[in-house]
Amino acid sequence: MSGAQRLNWVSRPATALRGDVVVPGDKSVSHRSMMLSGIAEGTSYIRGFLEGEDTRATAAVLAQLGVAIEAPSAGERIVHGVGLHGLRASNQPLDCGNAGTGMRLLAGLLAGQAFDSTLIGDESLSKRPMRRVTDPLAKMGAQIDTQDGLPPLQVRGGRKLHGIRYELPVASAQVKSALLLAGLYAESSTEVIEPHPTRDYTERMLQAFGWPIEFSPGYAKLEGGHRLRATDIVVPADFSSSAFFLVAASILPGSTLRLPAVGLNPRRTGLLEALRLMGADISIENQSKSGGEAVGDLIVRHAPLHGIELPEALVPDMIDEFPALFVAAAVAKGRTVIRGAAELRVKESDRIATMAAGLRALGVRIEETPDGAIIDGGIINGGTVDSHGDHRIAMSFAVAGLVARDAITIGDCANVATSFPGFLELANSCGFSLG
Ligand SMILES: O=C(O)C1=C[C@@H](OP(=O)(O)O)[C@@H](O)[C@H](O)C1
Ligand SMILES: C=C(OP(=O)(O)O)C(=O)O
Repeated sequence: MSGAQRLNWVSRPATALRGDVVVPGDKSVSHRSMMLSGIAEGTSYIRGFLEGEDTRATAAVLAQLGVAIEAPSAGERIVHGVGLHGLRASNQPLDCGNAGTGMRLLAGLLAGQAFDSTLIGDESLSKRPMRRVTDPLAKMGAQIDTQDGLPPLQVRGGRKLHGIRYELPVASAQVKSALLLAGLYAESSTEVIEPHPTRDYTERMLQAFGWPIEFSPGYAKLEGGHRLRATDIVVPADFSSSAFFLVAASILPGSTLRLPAVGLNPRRTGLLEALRLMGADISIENQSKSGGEAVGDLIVRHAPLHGIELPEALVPDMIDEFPALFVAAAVAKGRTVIRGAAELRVKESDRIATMAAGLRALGVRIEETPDGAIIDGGIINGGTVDSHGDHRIAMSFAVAGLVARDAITIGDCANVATSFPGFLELANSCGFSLG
């Protein structure tokens, strides 16, 4: 975010959190719903679409490429798909805003088009590595020019793509999804093997749109030459947005919160397990399936937390929840050790460095390591921290403020609107003192 838009928050100590907290729609599912319905044949109805800046940017890109999208009410979209080959060139760059997911998935989708496109992003996205998608897409026959591996991406159209078998060097749903989307346009089959299973929304949604796909945890395979048929999509509440409330109620004495109908895809719920290992009291009620996805109400009650050695196998299943986990660890009794999470260094900010700097400024003992951190829990003081324009860092320090000795001032919070519009109001409605 530019200086002109700098927005600071102050989070003050609170007494207890109570009530129902309805968090907005899942970001990953919302991005994919827009892309797939845009290139499907017929009209798709999306409910629960995240009205965040990231997902709206993706919708705007599809509109720029010729997809008619109606927005009858908040969270509702009617998408008139143009078919696999119906997108048309835009003479303007396509702005993905802050969204790594938007840019990387669109790179795959646009590699298969007959026309050229330019993908751009904001200051933070412009620093994020893109070779992880452009290298394997080049192996499929795509041509995407970068600035030394960074955005903008110049995607050259009119290339004949062919399928590849690709073993991902790092677990990444974004890379996997980019290859699968390019694979829709490729001759022969595209096969992706992951070092650890990641979220499988692209695979599930392709199947819902009628595209034949074989997939199991850590594996996906499809071939080109089929059609996507419009369908209706219900987007569940975002587990990653729920995470802030799970940690908040766990650490603040007297708290009980209910988070209704949260998406519980097992590739997203690593934090649940991590918090439970730390002693958290979180239960699930009203489990059901919605649009093929597991959903349930999360009930979280305050419980004393203790430090843990985080099992490395949980890392990909909670990759966006680390800023919140760092706060839980800072309050927990004893030491928490996090390893195998080097990916945190290439998110909207370097999340290991940003959290370590912030927690240190609040008097927490934390040691950074190349792929994680060692955190000794105890008291959090008041003070001033910088979110570096990273939404998840800003919300995590808002949670820390609940239990700090004094107010925490958090710099640069406007980016919260990328993933969680209305966070401040929702937080205050259940007992935060945030302004
Ligand atoms: O596919 C997705 O929707 C996402 C995948 C993850 O990124 P990586 O694929 O880079 O791990 C995650 O951090 C991001 O918030 C959303
Ligand atoms: C990493 C994130 O998103 P993206 O990669 O889409 O910017 C996130 O939301 O935490």
